[in-house]
Amino acid sequence: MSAAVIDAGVRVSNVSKSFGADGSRVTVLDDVSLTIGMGEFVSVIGPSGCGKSTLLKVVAGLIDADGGTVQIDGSTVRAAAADKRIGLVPQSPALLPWRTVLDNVRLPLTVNRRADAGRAIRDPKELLASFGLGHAMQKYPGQLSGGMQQRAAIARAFVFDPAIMLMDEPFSALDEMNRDQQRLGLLDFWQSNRKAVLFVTHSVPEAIMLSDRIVVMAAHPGRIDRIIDVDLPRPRTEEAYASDEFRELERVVRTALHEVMGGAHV
Ligand SMILES: Nc1ncnc2c1ncn2[C@@H]1O[C@H](COP(=O)(O)OP(=O)(O)OP(=O)(O)O)[C@@H](O)[C@H]1O
Repeated sequence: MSAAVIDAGVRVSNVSKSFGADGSRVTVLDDVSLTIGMGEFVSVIGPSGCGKSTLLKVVAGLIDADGGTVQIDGSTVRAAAADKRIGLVPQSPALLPWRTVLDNVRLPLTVNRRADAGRAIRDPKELLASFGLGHAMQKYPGQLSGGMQQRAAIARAFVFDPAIMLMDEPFSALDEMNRDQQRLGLLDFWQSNRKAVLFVTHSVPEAIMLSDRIVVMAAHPGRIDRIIDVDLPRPRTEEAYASDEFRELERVVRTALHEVMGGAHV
């Protein structure tokens, strides 16, 4: 087996990060190590302020760790980012209101003209169709519902066909029904476009439905408390919610959260 295959995916090794001036420094990530295999979906859950977004930003290369390393497919985050191998979906869709939905999804190709030379890119129209937005391509973001806007933002993140997709609570602004619909849409797309995914969420059912593994973080300092395997069969559909295995996993994850939050109700 070649080294490239062994190193495929994301490898976070002993990452630490603190914020604040000397004397009032807060350790937000304390010796965090995690791997995400190629095509593996990993969710991160934990109390507010435990460092979930900070971990995602370190993996995205948006902030530097104080210690430790992150490797993407065996290379540095900087190299992977320059090669557009990292896709990022933020909490809010951040679409440009004066551009059509199609032009928003095309935007990464326009602003990174050099990056698409010699590498696979996805057809923005096909991506939008896969996310059920084929009819909305010529509309402006303001004419779309919140869920549709977020789907457009997800489609945009797939334009460079990245090896790794980072998502920071992409559905948190949506109401529960809409949220469930978007989550099932993402699941459907991902099941036929397997990427390594790091997905931050506060929702236990969402984490279970989507993930192969759930990383439970604890706060003060932010660290990985435990990792829970989700061995529900794939492909999953909404029927999985009703299974005994799903309910048992819900109990396991809620118990873990209850413990890391020192007994608080979750
Ligand atoms: N740039 C920064 N400067 C100073 N402190 C920061 C910075 N970014 C994050 N923090 C602090 O680091 C801690 C972890 O923040 P982070 O956003 O990673 O947590 P989180 O687990 O994603 O929280 P939430 O679930 O509420 O979104 C918080 O106490 C936050 O105030």
